[in-house]
Amino acid sequence: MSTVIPPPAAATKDIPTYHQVPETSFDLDWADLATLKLDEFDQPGGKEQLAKQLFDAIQNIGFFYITNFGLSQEDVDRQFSIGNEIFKLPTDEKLKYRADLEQGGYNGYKPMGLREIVPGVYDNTEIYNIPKFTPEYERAHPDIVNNNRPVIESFARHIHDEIVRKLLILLAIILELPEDYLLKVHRYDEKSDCHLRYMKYHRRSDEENAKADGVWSKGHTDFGSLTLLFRQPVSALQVRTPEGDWKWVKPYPGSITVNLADTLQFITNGFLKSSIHRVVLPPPDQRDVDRLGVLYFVRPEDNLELRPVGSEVLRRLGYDQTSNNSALGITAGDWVRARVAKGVARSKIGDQPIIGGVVAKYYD
Ligand SMILES: O=C(O)CCC(=O)C(=O)O
Ligand SMILES: [Fe+2]
Repeated sequence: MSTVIPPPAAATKDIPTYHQVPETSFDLDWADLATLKLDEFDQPGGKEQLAKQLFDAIQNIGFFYITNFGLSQEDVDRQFSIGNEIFKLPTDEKLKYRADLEQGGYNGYKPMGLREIVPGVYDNTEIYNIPKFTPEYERAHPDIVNNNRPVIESFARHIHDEIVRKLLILLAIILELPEDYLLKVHRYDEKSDCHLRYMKYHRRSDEENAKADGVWSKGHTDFGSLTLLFRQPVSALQVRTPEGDWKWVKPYPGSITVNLADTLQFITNGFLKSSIHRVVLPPPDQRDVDRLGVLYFVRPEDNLELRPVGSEVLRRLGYDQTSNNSALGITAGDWVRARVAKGVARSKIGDQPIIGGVVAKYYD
């Protein structure tokens, strides 16, 4: 399906152009991640080649980059400007759209400071989540969102129709399942908590950074199927290697960072790994800026039971035993909502019971 991007003049109403901050000049301990050029997908043999590349890439860390995904930097920056404007609104105005987090609802506004990171230090993150553009998810939004709805909707639909579709096909090929196997449980018109997210991490004082040991968001896995993180020039995201080391994720121009999340791990008995990541204090030359992000969270349809798929690959590679943290009998919708509700005020590390005795782990 093709996406119509409105012409720039009509696209972003009354919003200043967004300029990305320069990258850090520090040579950090960067993670070595594979890059998939998504435009190869439609070339002869392209998707098989990409699936092979992805198979190798996800053996250790469920993180990789994609490029050539059909959105220009201008399209992406327009979303950064919309996010920027939303967070500039007065708190009272933003709170009119507060998400029902305590009940596991994540659409709308999450104010900063709900979650205690270490005793006395609270999170510095504001979030505005926009659900799928289907009638059942219609909800009130600030004018900045309403006035720019066409450009937000076409951006979100391009992600779903062109980017997520290809990634789900590649994963089905890896699992030697019919190519549309995962697409059938990720239909746009069905209920699921997929959302486009604007996110802002506010800079912290030295004192707070010292107290929280530089951790802004504890090591965690994401809840759904895939997370797409548009290029975020302020370095702060780290991934955890199987050896337990933290490596920085470099913001390559024109890339999206993608990570696999919980539900894929459940339905593959742990073969596809829900990757552990955290957000920390940026390097010294980027510490004085607030860190703005644009992300897309992909979640399976609410009523998908998280039962492992019957895949020859899992049998061959020894992932055919139900793992001891299996989510049999739990649906994707229940899992996601329970994780949101349990995550609102969490501050502990280690195993956290989520639902039906199944745990999620948090790391320092
Ligand atoms: O801001 C980032 O780089 C990552 C955010 C994240 O991990 C999340 O929101 O789940
Ligand atoms: Fe995350």
